[in-house]
Amino acid sequence: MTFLVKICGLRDVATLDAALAAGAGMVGFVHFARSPRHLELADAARLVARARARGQAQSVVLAVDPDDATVARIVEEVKPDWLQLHGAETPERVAAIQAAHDVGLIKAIGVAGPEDVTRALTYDAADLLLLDARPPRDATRPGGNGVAFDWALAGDGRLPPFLLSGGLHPDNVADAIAGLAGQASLAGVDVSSGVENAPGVKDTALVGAFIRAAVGAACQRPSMKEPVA
Ligand SMILES: O=C(O)c1ccccc1N[C@@H]1O[C@H](COP(=O)(O)O)[C@@H](O)[C@H]1O
Repeated sequence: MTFLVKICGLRDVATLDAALAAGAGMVGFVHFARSPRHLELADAARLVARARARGQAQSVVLAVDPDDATVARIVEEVKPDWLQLHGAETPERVAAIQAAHDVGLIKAIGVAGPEDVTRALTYDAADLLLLDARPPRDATRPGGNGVAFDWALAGDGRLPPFLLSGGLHPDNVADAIAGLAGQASLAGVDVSSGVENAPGVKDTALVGAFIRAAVGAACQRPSMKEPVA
């Protein structure tokens, strides 16, 4: 089993190349107009193609409650390995997208309490879950807020494979991974704000530090024979 380190919200070639050079196993591109990381689909397509040409990282396009036409454009024009659904998509909506398209589906779940973890269990059609903090009341977007949740909630042994996300950064990611040492379903970690020096502006030194810290902690996991970022 590999351990995934996902760097999300990349917006240009320089930061994509830096994330790949540092060993990212997943690279994410945001298509959500209210985000400082927003990319038009043509720009996302160029970056997805560049990542694929390197052959090392899986690519993810993040969308929030996309309609059918937007999902189709993402799948057919951008061609990512994964579509991350980061809105209020229901289990039925995720199942419908799964039935209609040949793309891996990540469903993001905002977590504030154990009831949210129980809700996550209803998303059978998702190939991978992503646990993020529930956004603060005054937030203008459902994720990418740099806010953490109580990681112990992710220790619920019923969870299928998931990425841990929300408020991670180079100085806390090792603790987050170590705290879930007994959780075999932890498939990797995901970061956006924690490797930026301003909203939407990635800091390549922080990207490298995050990946090193995550891979180092993943190496200590009992289930890891061959950790890969
Ligand atoms: O990054 C955004 O702007 C964004 C917008 C809408 C939904 C999700 C978004 N980001 C994702 O949220 C998680 C956690 O991010 P952070 O590390 O706490 O900033 C991650 O998957 C981001 O890509």
